[in-house]
Parts: sequence; C-alpha cells; structure tokens
Amino acid sequence: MTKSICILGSTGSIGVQTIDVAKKLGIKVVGLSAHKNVDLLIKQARELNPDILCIVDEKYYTVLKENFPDKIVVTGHEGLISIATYPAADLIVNALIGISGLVPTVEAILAGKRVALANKETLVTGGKIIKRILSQKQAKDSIPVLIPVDSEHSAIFQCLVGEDKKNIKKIILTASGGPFRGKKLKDLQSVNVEDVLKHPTWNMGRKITVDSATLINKGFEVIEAMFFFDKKCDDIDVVIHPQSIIHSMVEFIDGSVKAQLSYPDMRLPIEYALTFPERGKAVAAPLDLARVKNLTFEEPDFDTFFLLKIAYECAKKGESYPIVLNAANEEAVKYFLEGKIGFVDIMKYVAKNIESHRGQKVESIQDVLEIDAEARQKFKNLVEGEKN
Ligand SMILES: NC(=O)C1=CN([C@@H]2O[C@H](COP(=O)(O)OP(=O)(O)OC[C@H]3O[C@@H](n4cnc5c(N)ncnc54)[C@H](OP(=O)(O)O)[C@@H]3O)[C@@H](O)[C@H]2O)C=CC1
Ligand SMILES: CC(=O)[C@@H](O)[C@H](O)COP(=O)(O)O
Ligand SMILES: [Mn+2]
Repeated sequence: MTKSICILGSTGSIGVQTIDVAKKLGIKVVGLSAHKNVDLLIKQARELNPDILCIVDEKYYTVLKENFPDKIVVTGHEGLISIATYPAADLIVNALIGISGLVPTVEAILAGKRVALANKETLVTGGKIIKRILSQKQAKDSIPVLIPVDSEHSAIFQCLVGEDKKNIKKIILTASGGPFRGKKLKDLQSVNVEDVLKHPTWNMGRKITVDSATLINKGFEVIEAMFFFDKKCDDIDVVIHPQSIIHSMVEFIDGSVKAQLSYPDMRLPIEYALTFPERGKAVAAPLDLARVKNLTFEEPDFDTFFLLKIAYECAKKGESYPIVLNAANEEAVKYFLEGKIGFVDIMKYVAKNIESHRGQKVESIQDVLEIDAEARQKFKNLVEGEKN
C-alpha cells in the first residue's frame, strides 16, 4: 500500500481531491507543486508539512521561501522533475494539465517511481515513448508502473483485474456528452465561457471542462486507452451516457460485458490508484440505482462534435498527429478562455491545424516537444493571420 506521495499540480481539482483522499487513507504527502497559485500552495503546505515544494512561476519563489525557510523550494520545469523523482515518495500523482505533465511522468518512471496518472495528455503526446520506456522496465511486482486516475480508464482497469487481455473484444468509453449534448453547430455559434464551463455531471478544472464540451476529451481518452490497455482505436468505442454513472465497460470475446459504476466522484478513482491492489475506505457515496432510475445511452454526434472524429483519425495515424492535436487544442482552449476566439472556433482552428499537418515520425521526447512547439506556433500564426 502506498505510504508517501508527491502531488504534481496539488492546487487543482484533482490535486485538492488527492489531498482529501490521502488524509483519509493516512498517506503522507511529501511533495506539492503549483503553477502560480502560491496562496493555496502555502495553505496546503502549512497543513501537510511536505519536505519539498515547487512553484513553477519563479516570481513566487521568494514568497514561498520566506514562508518555508527550512523546506526544499524549487521552481520552474526543473522543479517539477525534483518533485517527480523525490526519493521519499513511493508514488507520484500527476495532476498537471496539458503536455506540461509529460516530462515529469517520464522522469518519475526513469527514477523508479510508480505514477498515478490523471494527466491524460502525457499519453496523448508521449504514449509511444512511454510505452517503450515501460517495456524496458521490469515491473517489480504485479502492480503496474502507471496507474490510471482518469475515471474511464480506472473503470476499465478495475474491470480487467483477474482478466487476460487477450480475451478483450472491445473497450467502451462512456461520455456524458457535455453541456451541449443534442445541440447542432448552428446552436453553438454564440455560447460563452460560462455556458461551456457548466458540465452536466462532473466538477472539474477549466481546461478539461472545455475539452468535455467539444468532446475532444473523449478523443484524448481513446488515445489514452490505446496506450493503457494495448488496444487499437478500432477496438475502442464511445457511447454517450448522460448520467455518468457507468464509468466505462469492457466487452469480452464471449459476449460478456463488465462495467464499473458509482456516482461521479473523482475521489474514487484517485483512492483506487493510491490503494491498488487493495481497496480503501469508501470515500464516494454508496450508489442507489433505484434513486438514479434511468441509465440511458446514445450514439455520439460525430458531425457536430467533429473533433472526436478527428481524434480517432489522429489515433489511427499516430506518430506526430496526436501531438499536434493536443498542442492546437491547448492553444485553442487558452485563446477561448481568454475571450480571443469563440467556442466553435476551437474546433475549427484545431481541425485546420490537423488538415495542414504533414505527419512526422516520433522517436524521442525531444521530437515530441519540438513537434508540440511547432504546432503551437502554427496555431498562433493561423489565428493571428485570420484576424489581420
Ligand atoms: N478534474 C477532473 O475531475 C479530472 C481531470 N483529469 C485530468 O487531470 C489533469 C488535471 O486536471 P484538473 O485537476 O482538472 O486541472 P486544474 O486546472 O484544476 O489543475 C491543474 C494543476 O496543474 C497546475 N498547472 C497548470 N498549468 C501548469 C503548468 N504549465 N506547469 C505546471 N503546473 C501547472 C495548476 O497550478 P495552479 O493552480 O497554480 O494553476 C494546478 O495545480 C488533466 O490532465 C485532466 O485532463 C482527468 C479526469 C478528471
Ligand atoms: C471525470 C473524468 O474522467 C472526466 O474525463 C470526465 O469523463 C469528463 O466528462 P465527459 O464524459 O463529458 O468527457
Ligand atoms: Mn475521463
């Protein structure tokens, strides 16, 4: 059972819930990181007394150091690596957003750590490289080096305990459908940030909430599932399930389907990642299906939410395509949240970035980071070019 953890991104939605779960489980938190939210990081550190703290935005270093003169205080991207490889931690919880989580995941694995991975962009962008690194690491025991925190992948992981992967016929990812389920493109032209951030079932950070509204989040989860469970994207389906009670399913070759259910509460997959192969105390409310009454399912609308279709195409092509998809999307979401582009523009500009991309082989993390940087610049040129 995990005894001590570092949390990369402790001040975010997953990070805060991880602290709650760690406290309930009596797990020691020895390292915390934030990007800019130094006030919350100080509050968390006062309560948890970790050994090491990282504030990525270096202008807050002095504030942190003055508050914790006797602690290790690190900054910037290098600081994240210090947290990700901190000797006293059994397990690293990666709760960062975007590709910022990729190198810390790689460094943690190379340092012999297990990683509870919420940061799906790690596998979207670096899945091929991570898979190669993991294949070279002898698993110390039956516990995988990378444990999924993403609710769907945790659900699949739970369904696969005691199963032979060769008997998997299909993975079925469930999706809430987001705040605009049932809408058509013509209805989405004037939706604003507030509308987009009203997720119907989950309370999450801003970026993933926007990704759930465009459904690219589910596209990323298809790619994430490919790497977690060694399946091709053709064997990974998406079904719209508005209640978010079934967190995903596995269909086996004999036609039997296993599912994992609970109320939508991320503390459950977080706890499972921290306690696997045991189970912890119940943090999520016990499920009362009689109260839920209906569990409904629909086909995804790939025409309106075409980024899901594009994500499948990128998943099939692999190599640089998922990296460009993620980079363009990260930039587009940032522009949208800053009020610089509209909601439908997110999908339009990301699609344009992919259309004009000429695929490249990816052989190293350096390749990933270069392709990412190039794609971000191309996105900016595209948007600025259209504005001028
Ligand atoms: N929230 C959820 O319920 C779920 C989230 N996930 C995935 O988990 C990950 C985290 O999501 P969520 O908790 O919602 O995100 P949040 O935006 O709520 O939190 C992100 C955390 O990362 C820090 N951070 C942000 N940008 C950077 C950066 N460039 N470098 C270093 N640190 C950074 C933030 O610091 P600061 O606070 O200072 O900005 C914060 O601590 C994402 O990959 C998401 O897709 C998956 C399933 C569910
Ligand atoms: C809680 C979680 O895992 C999120 O990824 C969630 O699934 C997003 O909701 P959608 O199902 O709407 O994408
Ligand atoms: Mn998810």
